[in-house]
Amino acid sequence: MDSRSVAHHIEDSDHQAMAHRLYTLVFPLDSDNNRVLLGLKKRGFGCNKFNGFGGKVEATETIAEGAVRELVEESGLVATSMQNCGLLLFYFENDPVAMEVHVYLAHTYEGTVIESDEMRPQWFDIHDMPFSQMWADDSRWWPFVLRGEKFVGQFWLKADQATITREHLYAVESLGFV
Ligand SMILES: CNc1ncnc2c1ncn2[C@@H]1O[C@H](COP(=O)(O)OP(=O)(O)OP(=O)(O)O)[C@@H](O)[C@H]1O
Repeated sequence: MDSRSVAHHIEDSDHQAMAHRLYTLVFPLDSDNNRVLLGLKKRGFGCNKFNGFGGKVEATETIAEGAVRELVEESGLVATSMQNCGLLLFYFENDPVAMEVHVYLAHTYEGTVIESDEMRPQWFDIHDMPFSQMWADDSRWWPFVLRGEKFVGQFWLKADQATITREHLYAVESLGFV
């Protein structure tokens, strides 16, 4: 078990024992214009979906360091302030390893948005997200972001990666255990 995993803080004994692989997911916000930067994934897992920027946390870095690194690799932006806003746990049918995704909002950043091999960035109105081209869970928890609430979400998905068979989503006062 990765010592950085926070899964043991989630009260769900069935799944606490599972191995969790750590990921980050960062959403750069342009608050003045009510916009968020998403990227169209050009290859690999989640190909052709819009999402925030992120990926696997490497063994040598903290989760927050991984978030900053993936953001710059995939969008060109260097985050100068980030806020941890959510924790997502994904359990795919027939996969013994759960995905543990640490979600961040980047309120300030430097640099210029660039397209990478992996992502094509595009700004969207925060109230008009392209949910039909995003992961099925995104439309469930994005309202928490809009309300400024921190959240924990557990989603069980079929092997088709599209069908949610069970979910447990709730607001939390703090993600201080992260
Ligand atoms: C199931 N519902 C989901 N809803 C919202 N976001 C999801 C997600 N499932 C995966 N994600 C995100 O997708 C990225 C995958 O990262 P992924 O490309 O696999 O990682 P990384 O860039 O390290 O991979 P390479 O091995 O270098 O290609 C990563 O941000 C992860 O949080």
